[in-house]
Amino acid sequence: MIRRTLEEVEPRADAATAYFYALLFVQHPQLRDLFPASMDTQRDRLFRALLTAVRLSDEVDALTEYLSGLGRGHRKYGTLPEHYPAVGECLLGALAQYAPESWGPETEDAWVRAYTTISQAMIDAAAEDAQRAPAWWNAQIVSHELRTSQIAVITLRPDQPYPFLAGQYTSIETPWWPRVWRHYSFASSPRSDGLLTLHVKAVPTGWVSSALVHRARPGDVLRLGPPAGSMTVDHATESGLLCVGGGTGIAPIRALVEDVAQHGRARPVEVFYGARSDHDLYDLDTMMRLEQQHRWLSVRPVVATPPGSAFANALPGQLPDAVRQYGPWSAYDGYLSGPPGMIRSGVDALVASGVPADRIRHDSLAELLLSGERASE
Ligand SMILES: NC(=O)C1=CN([C@@H]2O[C@H](COP(=O)(O)OP(=O)(O)OC[C@H]3O[C@@H](n4cnc5c(N)ncnc54)[C@H](O)[C@@H]3O)[C@@H](O)[C@H]2O)C=CC1
Repeated sequence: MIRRTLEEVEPRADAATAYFYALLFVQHPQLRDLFPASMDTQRDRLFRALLTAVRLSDEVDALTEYLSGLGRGHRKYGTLPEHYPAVGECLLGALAQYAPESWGPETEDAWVRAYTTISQAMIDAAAEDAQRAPAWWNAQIVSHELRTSQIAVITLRPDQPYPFLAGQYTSIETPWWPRVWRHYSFASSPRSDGLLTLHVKAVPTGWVSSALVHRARPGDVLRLGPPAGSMTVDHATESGLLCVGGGTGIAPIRALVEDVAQHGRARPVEVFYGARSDHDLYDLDTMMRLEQQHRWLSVRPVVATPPGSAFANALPGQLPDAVRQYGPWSAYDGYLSGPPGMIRSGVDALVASGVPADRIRHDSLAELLLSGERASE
């Protein structure tokens, strides 16, 4: 019944979510302050979250993990348990309006039960998380380095220890765009001085990324949400790591390389680092330095734009083709980070080169599409 309702709503999901938020803000105006001034991305997030929960409904562990992450992630918005019934009531109101064919007393009952279960899982996870972690961290910018006219490497000092794993990402709110949160991957593994580094590319429509690149300065304070993401190194296996990083997607790959180095057990790590032009290979020097330090590491730049690259060893073309050319990769685990199109064709290239699909890790495509500000929207 739940699936049938969502299928009916899907073609008009934009209108249904707009209607939902209108109901919510008219009936509970005090909740408006929890949301950003512009609701565009927000609208999309709600429907995608519902679809994800429904898609995972037969996999209890994955569903619980997803909802727990969502509940923990909502703490930074100031969400409280008493907000959930108001949201549920307006959600049901919007579904009834936009799924008239499938709506009826039984469907309504199914939605009440599903929503109660979903919200309870989120409330429980948030309460548990509140025992050990703040709702958000304040982090001061301690250095801001422009690597190209559009890419900045930003180092932050959080006000409290920030536990995370190499390969994970965080969410960031800037003082210039209140309540607009965007995701950025950490560009280094956890450090003994507690500092955190991000690579940010400004894109024309990306408010947060543009502010971070062009406006932010040392001394400014950002807010960080909790760490998230499962693109982390599996230290239980001996397999090599095949890492594919496109553009600023190289950031978490660098963190993975540092993680392998710190873990002390040499495993082959093969990095393909792709960019549109030489100029965009803004972190190549660091990657090459790491390659010189570690005999188990190999770094291959891949440059899309002809004519030939100034780097003698750069491969021409797109990342997935370069990776395929050097296969087979059946003894490797795959790690992909970059634009959504690269991840999609990268997964195909890795599978075709012998990497089992269940040994390929990347961030959720839905999340990457929603928080496309990590570089391009
Ligand atoms: N954890 C992650 O997955 C992270 C992802 N990102 C994402 O990475 C992207 C970086 O953007 P830019 O620096 O502008 O990269 P870009 O658009 O310049 O792409 C870099 C390289 O990726 C490959 N590529 C791009 N699109 C492709 C496609 N459709 N098919 C095959 N290969 C393709 C090409 O080799 C290209 O040179 C953003 O979308 C950002 O959100 C950034 C940081 C972390």
